[in-house]
Amino acid sequence: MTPATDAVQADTPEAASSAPLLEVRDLQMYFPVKSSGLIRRTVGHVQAVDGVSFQVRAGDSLGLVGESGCGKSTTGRLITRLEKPTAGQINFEGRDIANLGARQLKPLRREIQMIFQDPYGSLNPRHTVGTIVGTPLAIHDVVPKKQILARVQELLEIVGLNPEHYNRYPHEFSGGQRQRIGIARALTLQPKLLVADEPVSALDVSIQAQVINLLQDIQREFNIGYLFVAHDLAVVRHFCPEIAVMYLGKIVEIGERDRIYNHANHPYTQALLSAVPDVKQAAIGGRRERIQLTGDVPSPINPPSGCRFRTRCPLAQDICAAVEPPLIQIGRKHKVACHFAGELGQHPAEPVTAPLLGVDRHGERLSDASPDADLGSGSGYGDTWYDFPGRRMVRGDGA
Ligand SMILES: Nc1ncnc2c1ncn2[C@@H]1O[C@H](COP(=O)(O)OP(=O)(O)OP(=O)(O)O)[C@@H](O)[C@H]1O
Repeated sequence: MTPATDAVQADTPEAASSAPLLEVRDLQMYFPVKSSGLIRRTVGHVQAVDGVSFQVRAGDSLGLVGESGCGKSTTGRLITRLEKPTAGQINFEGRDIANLGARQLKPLRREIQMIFQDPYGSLNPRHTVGTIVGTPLAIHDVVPKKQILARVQELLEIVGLNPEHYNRYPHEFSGGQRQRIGIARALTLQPKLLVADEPVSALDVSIQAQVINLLQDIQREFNIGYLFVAHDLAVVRHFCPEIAVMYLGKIVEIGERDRIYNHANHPYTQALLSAVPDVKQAAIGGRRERIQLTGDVPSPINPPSGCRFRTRCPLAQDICAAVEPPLIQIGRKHKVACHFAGELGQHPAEPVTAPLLGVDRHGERLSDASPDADLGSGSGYGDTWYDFPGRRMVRGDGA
């Protein structure tokens, strides 16, 4: 296998587009695990988020998907700075907010808001809707006290609730309406970025579409950037032009919606997709074959060596235990972290990453090899990438 080096410029308007609203680089969150007993020593770490990088542009949406426990919510909580990361950068409008203290964070709380999964649990049942939505306005001194009610009513109207219901309590609303209250509260301070953590999974399917449409309308009207956390690929499909798939604390595949849904290269993404009902295929009487993943998700306290997915991967070989696959750009807006990256049914027999990493097919370092230093593992997309025509690793202009 000969790695070619002819780099090709993407030459698209996007390549030269503006700076991202949010840029996350090598984000890491290790929660300490303490021993029991009197002296509680740290005996290990839950590697909840481990080296995650991505970008969100103003008015754009990135969907973050993966099974329960893969670190999606923790990523959202780090970005909203409800938690402080162990390492990494969270650049919001060009400024790293990863290590800011409470006082420095206060003005930022206006700009980055979160919508939670459980619309009831996240609203104080003893407070009226007026208080719930209006309190941030008072705390941040956004409008004079006398105007708070009018602003609350305006917000209730924006989210499709009756403005006259400001005096009611959360339990007097349905699940969908309560989520609208949560959205109104998140909008109160006119944020630039909304982290929506499974915002519709607790709702009836019939209501889900309404809330998604509302989030979309609001995005268009206020040009808000979204990080949309969901555990399955069906929900984010209609909402997010870009999707990142996480497994055990790492992004294993990220790319434009079409690349992820129609040209997924990672076996984990392919397995998740096989569980998503496919309308087109159903229309022609076919069904996507379901890929069953064997075994459980391993513990993030002691994740597998090399590729974290290898213990459940149907493609795994020696190299997967020996070397961690880097997140490599394989298309204009598409990256994947797999030694055997390829579309479903077309995975190569030899590890496509080996020549780039300077290792043999078992992952043993080759003394005379010159590994490629630039594997495009930054937060965005480069204007060159790797293509695999005929399973050869070349840098090229494949779509
Ligand atoms: N405060 C904490 N202390 C210790 N471990 C934690 C803490 N918060 C999360 N974790 C662990 O970090 C890992 C990632 O959790 P996280 O909630 O981010 O995953 P998730 O993908 O959002 O899952 P879910 O969809 O179930 O919320 C899990 O193993 C979880 O148990």
